[in-house]
Amino acid sequence: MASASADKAGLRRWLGLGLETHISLPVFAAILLVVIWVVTLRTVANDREAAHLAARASSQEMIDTYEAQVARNLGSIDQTLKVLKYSVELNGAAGALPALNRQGLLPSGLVFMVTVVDRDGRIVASNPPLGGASVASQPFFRFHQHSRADTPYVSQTTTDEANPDWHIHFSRRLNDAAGGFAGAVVVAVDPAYFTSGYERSRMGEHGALGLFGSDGVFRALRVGDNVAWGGGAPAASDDSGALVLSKWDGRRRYTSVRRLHGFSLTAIVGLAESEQMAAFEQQRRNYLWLAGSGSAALVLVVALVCVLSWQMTRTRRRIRRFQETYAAASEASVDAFFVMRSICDDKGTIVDFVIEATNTRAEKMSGMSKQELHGQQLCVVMPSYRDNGIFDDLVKVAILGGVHEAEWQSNHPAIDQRWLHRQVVPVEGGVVAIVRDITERKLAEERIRHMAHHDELTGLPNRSLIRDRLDQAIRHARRNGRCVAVAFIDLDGFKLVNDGLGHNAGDELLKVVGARMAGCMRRDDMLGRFGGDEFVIILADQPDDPMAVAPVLEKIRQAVNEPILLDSQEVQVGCSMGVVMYPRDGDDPNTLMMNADAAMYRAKELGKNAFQFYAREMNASVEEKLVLLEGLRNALECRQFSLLYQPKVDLRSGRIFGVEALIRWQHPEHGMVSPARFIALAEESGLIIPIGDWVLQTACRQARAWCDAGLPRVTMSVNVSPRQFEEKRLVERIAHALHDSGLPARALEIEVTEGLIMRDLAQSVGKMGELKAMGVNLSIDDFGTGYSSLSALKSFPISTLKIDKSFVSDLADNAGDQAIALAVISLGHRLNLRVLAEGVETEQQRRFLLDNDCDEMQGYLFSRPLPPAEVEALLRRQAAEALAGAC
Ligand SMILES: Nc1nc2c(ncn2[C@@H]2O[C@H](COP(=O)(O)O[C@H]3[C@@H](O)[C@H](n4cnc5c(=O)[nH]c(N)nc54)O[C@@H]3COP(=O)(O)O)[C@@H](O)[C@H]2O)c(=O)[nH]1
Repeated sequence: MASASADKAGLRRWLGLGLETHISLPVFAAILLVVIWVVTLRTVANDREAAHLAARASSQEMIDTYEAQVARNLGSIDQTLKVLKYSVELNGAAGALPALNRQGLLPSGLVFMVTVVDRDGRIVASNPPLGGASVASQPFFRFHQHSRADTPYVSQTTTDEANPDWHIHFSRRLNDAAGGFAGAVVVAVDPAYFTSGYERSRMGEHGALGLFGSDGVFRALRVGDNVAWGGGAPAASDDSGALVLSKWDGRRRYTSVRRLHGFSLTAIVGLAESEQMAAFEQQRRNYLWLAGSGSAALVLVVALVCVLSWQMTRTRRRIRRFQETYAAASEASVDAFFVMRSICDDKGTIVDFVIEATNTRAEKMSGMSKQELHGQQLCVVMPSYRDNGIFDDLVKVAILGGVHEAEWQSNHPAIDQRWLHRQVVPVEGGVVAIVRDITERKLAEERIRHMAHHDELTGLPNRSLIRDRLDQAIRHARRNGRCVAVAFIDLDGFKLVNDGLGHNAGDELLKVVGARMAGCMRRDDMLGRFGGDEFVIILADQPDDPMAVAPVLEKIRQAVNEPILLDSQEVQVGCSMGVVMYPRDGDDPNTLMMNADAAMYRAKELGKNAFQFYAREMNASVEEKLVLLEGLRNALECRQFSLLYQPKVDLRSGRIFGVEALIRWQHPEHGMVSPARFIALAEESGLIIPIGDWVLQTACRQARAWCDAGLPRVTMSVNVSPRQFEEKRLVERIAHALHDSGLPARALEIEVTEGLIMRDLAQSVGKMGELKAMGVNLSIDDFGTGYSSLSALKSFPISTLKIDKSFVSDLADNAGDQAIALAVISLGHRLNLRVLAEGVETEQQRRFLLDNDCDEMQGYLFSRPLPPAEVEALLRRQAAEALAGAC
């Protein structure tokens, strides 16, 4: 099947090629040329044959005429010889001529020279008179002397003593009475006498006419005006007029010969081929010239037509290829093509466009097949184009030219609501519209725009959109004399969840909280996520009364406070809100946001989970933070840090077994600054690394100093913050501090918070393992505030759990805290860990802890954090007491 269709296609291709003018015309021209030349050559051949035959006929005719003429002449000569012979026989040699003269029978001496010769060869009489010359040596004389034949003798053309002019001897023998030789009668004739019949008009310049003897020697031969003799006769043997080469001049002649009766002479007529065929040759040249010039003209015309046709074919092919390429490209294109011709009214105004060509994409876009579309009027198929400006745009392009581009959202049923892009270009008599579906791009742009202005996690407006909206709200409020409330919200306890349960839980919490806050607001209000656990609320179009926004803020606070179930764990967060009002707290977005931030910090300071309206003096705390940070940078260098040591006591024996190193900062202007204020700042700025190093080294040196002073050995506990713990060289730094101070590793304890470990459990456990391997003790600080699972806890290489002081402070009255403390104690013991309660301030707390088997305690009840000297005193006293007890 495939090969059959391929054959058909091949045949079609060849037929197509055959029909191409530049191929068929040369073929036709070649045939025509062959015909022309066959006819021409045939005609020439025919004409040649005719001319040839005519020449031969002419030659034959002329030989007839010449023969008759010569026969007459020879007859006349022979008659003269006979008369003369008779007269000699009658009157004797001397009287013969006068007797003939008297009778008027003597021929004129001008034509014939008549001579009588005796047996000795002497001329005895002649006319004109010649004297007694001897002709005995002449061939005719010898012929007659020896031959008795009574036939005339014809000599060759000759001259002799008696007659110096060239002549031919015609002679007859004279016999005596006894029949012996008695001499001869001779008639000498000018050879030209026999060629006078030469007709120039018929024989031309090179015709030949003459006589030759049986010896083959010419007696007379006239060619043109020249008469000659001697030389060999041609080989012609009949009177057929055959074409024979004349030996004397090498010309070919139509030659006829005829033997003459009674004489051993042959008449010859030759018509020169060159002359006889001249007319034919001229005609042949004419024919050939006509055929040649006709052929050349034909070839030229055909060549021209072929070149033109070839160029047209090439152009057509190019156009076809272009059309095919265009069609293929347009078919493969993602764009729809509509080729449209303008329809004009009587005045030339474009009233519509008729669709002339489309591609497959156009079918999909219009919901109509190509056949249905072709020939349709645009505004009939798409009536809405008249009203939505598209028709006007097409008309503009068709009239004014140029390229028009635009995007629009379709309402055509086949592609309803899809975004389209059109490019309209003018073409001869109409326009081409290239239409592309850009819905995906539009959606992507929308997504990108949304992503650029929205928080990826919660989908809420982001920082930049918040600022824009705030700007808008301010401008609107400025125009309408209204106010704008802005609340800066920071979640309380978020860090704990994020650190404890991991980032995924933190993300989930942010989403839930975001959704809850959004649920408390009206449509015109705006909630955005500013970053981390910070949110911003913009309440536009407010009266000049801050308290008007209080209900919605309270509603938000309560919604946020609701417990949240994360990964089967229930958590609870609060929110601290700083609220500002435009224009009273600032008249631009920056000022408003900064002041809201300050108010939020004040809310935090005042116990968190509340909202706080901005007051001018709040900005001081922000400034103070900056001042603190500046001071912190110099604090190490300026030796403004010191360490206090808070004793850790065995609950049962009351003995000090360790101390916790707690940093203090003596600020030159602000006095003693609590680590609760600057540790977070040091964390944020990265200064915690050098500060932490200093703490480690100082604490290790102090512990070693106490050892060296002979005091009872105590474990030195050092707090390590998250950033410190995550720093790559932590283990190396601790090893370095131990090595520098000479403190044994077992005398050092590192306190890490539960949240810190949970940030990256695997890495934390690995690092703790390394420290444990060095011999360093590890304890978990603030236990109970984080979210360690029991299985995770099991993998920690720790020795102590520290119950956070927030559970200890209300231990006496709060059953929940009691339950937590008891659970931690029980858990610790089950894991073979010691349990230390921190923040023990009252005897009641101590008693509860002791009664419930807690191992160790730390708190103001026993001692506040102390300078080294006071710890030393305590240790000495304890040693002394121990000694006294022992004694
Ligand atoms: N990374 C480091 N963190 C440090 C370092 N030094 C201190 N800190 C951390 O700063 C926070 C505040 O510390 P501080 O103001 O020193 O408070 C400690 C004690 O003074 C306080 N405490 C002790 N007993 C009581 C008490 O009975 N009642 C009460 N209200 N407070 C008490 O508790 C703080 C010790 O807590 P903890 O570390 O959890 O044991 C604090 O978080 C320090 O950890 C440092 O060098 N590096």
